[in-house]
Amino acid sequence: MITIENLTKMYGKKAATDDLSFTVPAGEVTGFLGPNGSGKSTTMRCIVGLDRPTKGQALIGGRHYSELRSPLETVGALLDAKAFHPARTARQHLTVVADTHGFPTSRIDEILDLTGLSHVANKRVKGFSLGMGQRLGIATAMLGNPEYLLLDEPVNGLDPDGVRWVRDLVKTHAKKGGTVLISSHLMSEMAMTATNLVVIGNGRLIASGPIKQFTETAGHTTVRVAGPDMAAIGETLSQLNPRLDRVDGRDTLIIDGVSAADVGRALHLAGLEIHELSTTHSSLEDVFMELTGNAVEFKAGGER
Ligand SMILES: Nc1ncnc2c1ncn2[C@@H]1O[C@H](COP(=O)(O)OP(=O)(O)OP(=O)(O)O)[C@@H](O)[C@H]1O
Repeated sequence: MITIENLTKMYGKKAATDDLSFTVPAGEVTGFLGPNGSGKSTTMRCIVGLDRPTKGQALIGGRHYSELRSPLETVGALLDAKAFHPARTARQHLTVVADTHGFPTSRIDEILDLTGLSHVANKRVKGFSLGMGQRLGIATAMLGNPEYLLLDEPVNGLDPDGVRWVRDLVKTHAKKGGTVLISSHLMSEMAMTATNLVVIGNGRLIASGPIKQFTETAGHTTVRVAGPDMAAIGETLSQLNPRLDRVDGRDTLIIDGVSAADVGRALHLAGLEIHELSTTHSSLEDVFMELTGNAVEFKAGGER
């Protein structure tokens, strides 16, 4: 488990994170979400000791990064996908890291293969595309076979095949008991990858918990109902919920804040025939916008 405790990081007078506390459980992929500049990278840098918290702490399995005996065998981080020596090949880059940390040479071929980089292993990094750079960053993070993975925008620049590959990779890692913290601006991707979420804004915690809690609660669910006698259906359902108000065309009703079970029961008791009864959950993007609406640092038109 990663534990963030009252983490505050000041850059001059600006608080990049502000008394931030949350946990990242083992065996899950935790999506780390927040608008631009909300403090995600700063938090990740504090976890791996690249930034020193002004107050509070970040612990990995109960220990500070600096206390880990073999850090790269415990935590793998992708924080800046371009942080490679441009004149080195992918293999040379991984060899330098493996040699400095005492990892066996055999692990280099293994990881090149795992990250789909075998065919460009001897190519200089300066000729790499953004996606290849991301793959090399992930390869570096995974070289020590760590239990904890911190990936900042890992799918940035990847093609659809690469995006799916990252998704499978982190899910497999979590399934084996690993701990994954992953940030992304692609909400649809996050919805398919993460099982747990941490949402921050302006350096503060907005919400955290299982992803289902965000999208499948009553407030984020709508029920759609249709039948031959819409007037009678509308009449019956208006008694059930005064918030019944949205009509999609003349043939369908969309109802907020009640379950499909309640709607079905009420219509059954009223003896009404129905042709459609379905539940739609809000998209993660809708929920994200709703949660972070007031915490957006940069808005179009210079609005703050
Ligand atoms: N080294 C630094 N010096 C000064 N300010 C910084 C530094 N690093 C980050 N900040 C500021 O701290 C705040 C949080 O930045 P951070 O990069 O952690 O956010 P983020 O959530 O990762 O953003 P993004 O989604 O755009 O990558 C921002 O206002 C940023 O400008």
